Amino acid sequence: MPSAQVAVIGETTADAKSPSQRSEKQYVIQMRDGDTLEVQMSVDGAQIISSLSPRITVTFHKVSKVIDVPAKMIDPTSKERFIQRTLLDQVSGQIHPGQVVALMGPSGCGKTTLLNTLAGRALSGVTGDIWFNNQRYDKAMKRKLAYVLQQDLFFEMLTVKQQLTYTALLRLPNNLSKQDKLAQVEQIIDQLRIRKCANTPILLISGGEKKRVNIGTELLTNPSVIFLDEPTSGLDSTSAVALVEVLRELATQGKTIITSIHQPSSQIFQSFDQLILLADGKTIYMGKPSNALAYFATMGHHSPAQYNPADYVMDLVNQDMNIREELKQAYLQNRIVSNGKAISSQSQQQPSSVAQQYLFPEPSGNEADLTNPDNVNLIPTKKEGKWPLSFLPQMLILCSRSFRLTGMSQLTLLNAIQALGLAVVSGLCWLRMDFSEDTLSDRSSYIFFLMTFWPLQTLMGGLLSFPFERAVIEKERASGSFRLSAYFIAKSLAEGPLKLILPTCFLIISYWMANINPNFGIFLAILVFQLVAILVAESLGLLLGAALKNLQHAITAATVILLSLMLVGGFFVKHLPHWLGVWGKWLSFFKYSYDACLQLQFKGDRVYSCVDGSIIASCRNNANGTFYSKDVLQYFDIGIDIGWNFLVLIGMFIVFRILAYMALRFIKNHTGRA
Ligand SMILES: Nc1ncnc2c1ncn2[C@@H]1O[C@H](COP(=O)(O)OP(=O)(O)OP(=O)(O)O)[C@@H](O)[C@H]1O
Repeated sequence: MPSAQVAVIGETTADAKSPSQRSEKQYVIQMRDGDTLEVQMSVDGAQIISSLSPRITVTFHKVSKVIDVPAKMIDPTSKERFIQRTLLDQVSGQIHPGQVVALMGPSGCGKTTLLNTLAGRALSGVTGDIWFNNQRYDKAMKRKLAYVLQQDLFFEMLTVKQQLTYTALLRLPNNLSKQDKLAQVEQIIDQLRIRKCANTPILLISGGEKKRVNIGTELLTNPSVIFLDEPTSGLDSTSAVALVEVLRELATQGKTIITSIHQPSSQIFQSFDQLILLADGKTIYMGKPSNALAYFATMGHHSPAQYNPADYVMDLVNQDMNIREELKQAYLQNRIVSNGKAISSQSQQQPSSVAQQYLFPEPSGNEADLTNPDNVNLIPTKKEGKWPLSFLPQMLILCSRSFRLTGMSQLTLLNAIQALGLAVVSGLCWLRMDFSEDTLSDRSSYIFFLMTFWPLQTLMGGLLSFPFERAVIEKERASGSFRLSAYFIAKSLAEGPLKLILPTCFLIISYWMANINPNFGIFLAILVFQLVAILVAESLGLLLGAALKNLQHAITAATVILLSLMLVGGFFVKHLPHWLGVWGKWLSFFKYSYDACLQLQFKGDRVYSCVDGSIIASCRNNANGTFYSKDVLQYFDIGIDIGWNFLVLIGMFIVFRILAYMALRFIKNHTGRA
């Protein structure tokens, strides 16, 4: 498919050098196959978008990272608790706007750690200096930096366009109109050449397209610096070349691009402006990719002719430890430090050896090394605020996304068949029970079934919700998209009603088929209890899912807790041992909904007929007698009345939700990796 045409109206910013020149920008109308798009960027919008991306030079000086690793992970026989491990050792460098820089090295050499550190993520144990222009990293710069993770994490049921639209609505600033945000989505779709799959669910698109959507999601905010962690992994060579071309295009717009990469083709390798080669957390080469072979040749390591230089470099560093040590030592001896002026290959100290001429100088750590090409303050003022949007709009957008996602996952044909099929089957099992003594236990078992089946089902749904969603949310939060509280409230508000639709349909069918209590008010009250029990169970599921990050642990904990709560809930065992019954049954949310619904079912003066007196004492020797439904409650061991049951359930719902939120907020990724 031909890529979109671009019609330029007025001046563009592609070659603008300063903010004042940039603000003269008119606007660019994207055109597709000869038609103008429906959504066009306004002049004001284009200016706002352009102002989001000042040119930034990234300078890092003697950056190290040391972590405490549990000693047993390294040596099972160790008596120590922790062993210190150096992941980065005094790495320095400077990357300018317009450059695409490759980070290479063997697996585990520290590429991701360096990217994370430069991007301001997982900073514990980090020492050294990092500057963006002439300012040190500050959380408030987050929105100027984009990080494209190695994994493509999305809500995969959304289409490409929906994914980009939600991100644009959430992350672009408040002063940009909705129309301009949508226009920005259109521009990114064209820029990354994903128009063809724009309306396809992400689930169905190819790996290369997914990677471009991943990059596009980060580009929406027009960031100044883009970090990419192995963007070409899993791509075929054509897609990899196309992707690197996109990076090059972005660099020509003045962005600073730093990407880790595993085994680039020769063409890709040569296209980088700078290569930083790491081994065991140390730099072993920093210079032009085209000079790398010449540099290693000065140490006697000659590449065979016709060999991909990237492959040779990787083979060299992957060889035995001794060669790696030799290369580390050689770099320490050869490295040159900037003479305090802006660093470029021309401004280095005079190389004193042949090897040195191939290296870029390291920054000296002096302020004189630092630049600020657009003379901008990268830390937003208080007025600009910490978040792109205030709480309410964040919540409404997240609500709409949750509603869409839950609708797609819950209201499926399969779920509808399951709910309606089971409603009919249970209606048939308890079909048209008459009001007599011998249906009493069937009536209570219907209520128990009602109060366990749906809560169990939703609890498991809640449990699985965070393990899958958390990674996406953590990624979005790491780029400062929204408050966790806005997400959590939105999720609760949007998902609740949708999750209650099928249980409501189930009750409508089975309740009347079973002939539970013909009073419509009672039906509504039982429905309310069923729905509240479902919400309590879902909250418990969310809590377990948020607190226990290992899914297997969470499922095991849920099974044990649920079965225990069911056993002490009053249906299976009426006479619990005193020590267990005293507190155990009061913890069971099954008990509250079951007790309340039993009371509702037998409420009033409905006349029941006696059978053999095995349950109701007044029926003994009075087979033709009758009794009132309220007499039945003496037989069941009812704890507290309906109102209190309701309040306890609401209390449990609130407590579980708050705990789930706290678990999500405070239980961090225990691997310690960003
Ligand atoms: N939290 C952590 N605990 C223990 N070890 C860690 C932790 N984070 C990173 N490491 C170790 O630090 C080293 C560098 O990891 P990093 O992910 O940066 O390597 P990498 O070069 O990106 O590797 P790859 O190319 O395989 O992705 C690895 O040996 C890794 O096992």
